[in-house]
Amino acid sequence: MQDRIIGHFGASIETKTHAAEELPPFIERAAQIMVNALLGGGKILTCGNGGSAGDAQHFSSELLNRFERERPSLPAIALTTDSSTVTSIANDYSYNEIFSKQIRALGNAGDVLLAISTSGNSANVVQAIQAAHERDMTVVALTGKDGGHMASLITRDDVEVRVPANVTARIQEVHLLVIHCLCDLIDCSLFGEE
Ligand SMILES: O=C(CO)[C@@H](O)[C@H](O)[C@H](O)[C@H](O)COP(=O)(O)O
Ligand SMILES: [Zn+2]
Repeated sequence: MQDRIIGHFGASIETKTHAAEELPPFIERAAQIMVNALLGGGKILTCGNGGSAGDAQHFSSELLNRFERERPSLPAIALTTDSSTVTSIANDYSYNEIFSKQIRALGNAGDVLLAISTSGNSANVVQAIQAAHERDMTVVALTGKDGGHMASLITRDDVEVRVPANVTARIQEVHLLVIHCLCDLIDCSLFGEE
């Protein structure tokens, strides 16, 4: 069993090493998009399924509350958390619309959608990106594998941060690191380097 544990650690380290070689320019661009939106009075909406729902909430709470330093609250909404809304949309319409319907109500031009999917193929996240574009929002997509359907929806104003890996758990582990990089870059850009 300890060999399995050491194997997981080794695979995670290897994925992160590979990601560190490829992802910095994309993460920098994602942070710039978010900083521009926040400076312009916009907010960040987040979504994803399963572990990625947790990641979406992790990021929004770090904006709303704090990351590593004292600073004013920043505007973000996780679209995964209102169980009455999510269950009623899934029940009355379809699970694929649980995020897109909220975006049509809450999203404004200048806001950002943080869309998280390891496969890039979750239909509700794909529809969220389509709804965000209809609302003139910019999209930051965290993906993996081959980017899936989400990759084909990314415009030149958007950015896709695609983890170079095929195992869902490894991709999620890098997504969390990317989220913490984004929090750090946002804090440094808005409130100065520490
Ligand atoms: O956390 C895990 C697996 O590590 C799962 O809960 C996983 O997030 C779920 O199977 C998701 O539905 C996968 O969706 P996606 O990443 O392909 O969009
Ligand atoms: Zn997981």
